Amino acid sequence: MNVQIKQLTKIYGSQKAVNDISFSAGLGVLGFLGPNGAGKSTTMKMLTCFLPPTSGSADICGFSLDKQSLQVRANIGYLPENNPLYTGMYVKEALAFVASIHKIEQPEQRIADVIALTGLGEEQHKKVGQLSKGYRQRVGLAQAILHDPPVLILDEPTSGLDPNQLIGIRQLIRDLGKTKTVIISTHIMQEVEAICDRVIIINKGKIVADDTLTGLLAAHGSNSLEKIFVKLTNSAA
Ligand SMILES: Nc1ncnc2c1ncn2[C@@H]1O[C@H](COP(=O)(O)OP(=O)(O)OP(=O)(O)O)[C@@H](O)[C@H]1O
Repeated sequence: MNVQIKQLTKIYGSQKAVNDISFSAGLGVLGFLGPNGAGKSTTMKMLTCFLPPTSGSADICGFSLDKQSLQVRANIGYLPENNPLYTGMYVKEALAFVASIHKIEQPEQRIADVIALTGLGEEQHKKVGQLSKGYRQRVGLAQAILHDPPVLILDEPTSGLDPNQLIGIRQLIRDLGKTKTVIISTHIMQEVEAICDRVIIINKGKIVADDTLTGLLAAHGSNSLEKIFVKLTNSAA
């Protein structure tokens, strides 16, 4: 399993934002769902070494979060929720900078491939700050996959994309899930149905469901993920 999380907890002041969660993830696309404030981004920040856990542990590709954070970062591609980018750089320049951080040798071909994969071709001559929101999102995704990491953590990766762009980027995420562990957070249930093999629902910092999509629908005798989400995230204390 590329991702193994044991009893991970994050407390901010007196609030348990993430409360003793454990799960493992192998190849495929895992949808990490939950209402606003459930603890999704906090979990993702801990897994990517941006935030230290209060307690608990996690291994990424066999590397420990607290003792081997450099190796953890090398094995993870992360698209954070607010997608911070170097707005003053040209698209290729920004990708070359990220490639240099990852010490990618002869990065030109990889940058060209990733530009094609994320559909940035037509906009690649612009500065990142001149791009529309959807294209900035693509740059964030391109940066996350550039070093071809085995694990991708994508926090609301399709936010801001128009319906045409959605189809392409969802297909890309699905394809990436064939050879990588992809964990995505999203509020779009249709998206989960389109791309996720497995679903974890978190509510008030606790996991309230962890199943395949078909397993979850069958267990609740429902054909609507949205209804299951509403039920599970309103009934739990
Ligand atoms: N830096 C912080 N300091 C204090 N509390 C925080 C901090 N970051 C997050 N929180 C709190 O932790 C809880 C979980 O927040 P988090 O951002 O992880 O939720 P989320 O599931 O990603 O929500 P959303 O869907 O709205 O993005 C929230 O109640 C939030 O207010």
